[in-house]
Amino acid sequence: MNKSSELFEQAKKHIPGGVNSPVRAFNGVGGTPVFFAKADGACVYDVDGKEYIDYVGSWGPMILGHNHPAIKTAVLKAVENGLSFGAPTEVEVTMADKVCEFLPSVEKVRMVNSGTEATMTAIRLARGFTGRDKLLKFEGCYHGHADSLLVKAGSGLLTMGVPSSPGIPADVAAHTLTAEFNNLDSVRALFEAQPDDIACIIVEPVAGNMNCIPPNDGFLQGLRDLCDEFKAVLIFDEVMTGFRVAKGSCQTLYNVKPDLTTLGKIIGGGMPVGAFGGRADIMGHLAPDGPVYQAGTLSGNPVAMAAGLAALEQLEADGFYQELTDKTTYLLNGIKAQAAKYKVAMTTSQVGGMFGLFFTDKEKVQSFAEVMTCDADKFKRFFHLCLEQGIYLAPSAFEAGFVSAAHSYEQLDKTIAGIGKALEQL
Ligand SMILES: Cc1ncc(COP(=O)(O)O)c(C=O)c1O
Ligand SMILES: N[C@H](C=O)CCC(=O)O
Repeated sequence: MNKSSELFEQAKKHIPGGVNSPVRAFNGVGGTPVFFAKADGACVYDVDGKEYIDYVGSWGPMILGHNHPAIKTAVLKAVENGLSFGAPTEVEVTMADKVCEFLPSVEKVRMVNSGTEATMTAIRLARGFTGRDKLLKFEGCYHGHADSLLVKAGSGLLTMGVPSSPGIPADVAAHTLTAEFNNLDSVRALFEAQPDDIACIIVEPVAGNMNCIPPNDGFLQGLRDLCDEFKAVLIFDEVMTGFRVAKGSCQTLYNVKPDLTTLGKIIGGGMPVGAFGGRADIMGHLAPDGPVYQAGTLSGNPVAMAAGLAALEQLEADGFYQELTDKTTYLLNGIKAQAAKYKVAMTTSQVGGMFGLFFTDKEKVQSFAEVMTCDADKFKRFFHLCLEQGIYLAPSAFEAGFVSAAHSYEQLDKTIAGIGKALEQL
């Protein structure tokens, strides 16, 4: 037994499933989870001292790599002044200005502590603003674990094979309508069946919780048009894609303006942060300006804000996103060449520094139904072979992968070679 397995046994005694978030338990790939002791740059190190090149990046936040000096310095400086005040601070104001500068659709923004809080509140706000109850989401998209969003959801729910969670009252779930990602007809049909009832559409503009599926041409604009036609609020859940695919996120990359945007991950620089923002008239309905209530003891925490702000400042460097995109393309081209060499049916997807790997002979995977036709068993074997090669991928076939600015071409070459060995043994 290595130290990770020992710790997992010990963890199961007092932590449900031995983990504090389900996908970490490795149920999606079998075996026992790796426990990490430290991380630096593009690498994570387990408690037994093994080094892995990391493509999880703490599920997205680590776009600069682990332990980035600018973030570390900002956090240490903030800690000197106290951990939390529960009162307004200057750094929150700077953060709000920065978010509005990066995201042209965001006129006002409220900081929270997680992506879940951000999406949960954005939906409450959309309901309060429109006076309607129903929300429309897409099968296989994940927006955190608020009750009304755990319906046909992706990520850990797909990994566990329970796309809708027990514990949610049927009359709550009844307000959640689900459509097919990349299928505008399925959205129109729901609007036409109940034209005055749908408060909002919430969508991952690039779906990253059923592997990685970019939107087809016109899909996001089509959602914008349908929301305008039926007077519903369009929410882009950019918790994963926010500052990941471009400085201006999906909304600038695809040139579609949502009414509200939810953020998380990168905006906290590795600390627990989320945010939601958008049109000033909608945000004006939020307490204390308006009646829609939301609050948080640690919201806008000064240490978390300092970390997030330091991260966002790094993203302003000239050529940052081009370089990240180029590295990701290089990695995927290398992987595809290895798959061809070893005659493994595999396809990839990419948007900026975000990517997907699919075991399928399809050229492109565009929908939840197509994701479900991919070979999940092959992924499980592949995952463990990669782990042996010192490559840490997400322990599930339903998660996107992430490249960071800290990944060197030497590390990418090492990854390509390691993946080649894994594919050869598959
Ligand atoms: C697109 C998306 N929305 C919302 C969430 C929820 O964020 P959190 O895990 O910070 O609650 C996640 C990730 O978990 C996500 O990927
Ligand atoms: N897919 C999830 C977030 O993006 C993974 C994080 C988790 O569930 O622990």
